[in-house]
Amino acid sequence: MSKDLYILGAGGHSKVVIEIAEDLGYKIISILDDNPSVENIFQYKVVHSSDNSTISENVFFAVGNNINRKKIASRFLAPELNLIHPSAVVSKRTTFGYGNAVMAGVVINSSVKIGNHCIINTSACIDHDCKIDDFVHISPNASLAGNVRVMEGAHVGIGATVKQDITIGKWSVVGAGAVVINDVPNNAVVVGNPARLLIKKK
Ligand SMILES: CC(=O)SCCNC(=O)CCNC(=O)[C@H](O)C(C)(C)COP(=O)(O)OP(=O)(O)OC[C@H]1O[C@@H](n2cnc3c(N)ncnc32)[C@H](O)[C@@H]1OP(=O)(O)O
Repeated sequence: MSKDLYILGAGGHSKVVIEIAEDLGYKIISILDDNPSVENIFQYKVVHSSDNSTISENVFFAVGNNINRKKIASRFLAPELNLIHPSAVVSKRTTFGYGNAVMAGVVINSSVKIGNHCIINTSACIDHDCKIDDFVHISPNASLAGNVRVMEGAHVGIGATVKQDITIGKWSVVGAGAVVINDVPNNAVVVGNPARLLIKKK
């Protein structure tokens, strides 16, 4: 029996999330987004209302930006639901909170802990004992070695590599293709190989 689901967010990330939900047998009722310029995604109508009263609690936050995803999570109730693509290889000893999207081809090895509302994007690789806090985005083809900590709201860019035992600070960004061999402080942007500080936000 299919289960009803609303998708909150009508951008590119939402398209990928919708397809995972379809593959998992969910029945998508509608897409919710305040942006009036998007009327449909695929065959689904976009409802331009942020009124929580019209939707059930079966809503998944498909918003790519970590800060915006956190803002939305403070306004809507979310079910204890994770959307994990059937092709992802996830260790039986991985633990998840809720609201996480795990895309095609992801590998998550033993004893990883993943919080809430994270995006583990296409073909990312998260090795043993990593800890991924809430609202994190691990981009496509990024690789985390063992025992990496990624703190709240951080974004690991596409194709980045993070050495074992490293901590990526809160709301920091690891640039596309970076190779991180030292801890990254909170609110920083690092780029390059080896990764160097580009910006330190206050
Ligand atoms: C399915 C999906 O699409 S998921 C999304 C995947 N996307 C990503 O992973 C993107 C990650 N973002 C990046 O890599 C960005 O370039 C950032 C966040 C690191 C920097 O962005 P901005 O702050 O806008 O920096 P900006 O583009 O102005 O560049 C500033 C400088 O850093 C350099 N730079 C920017 N990004 C990188 C990078 N990834 N690697 C090396 N150098 C970089 C630029 O060349 C520039 O150098 P210069 O001052 O010598 O000219």
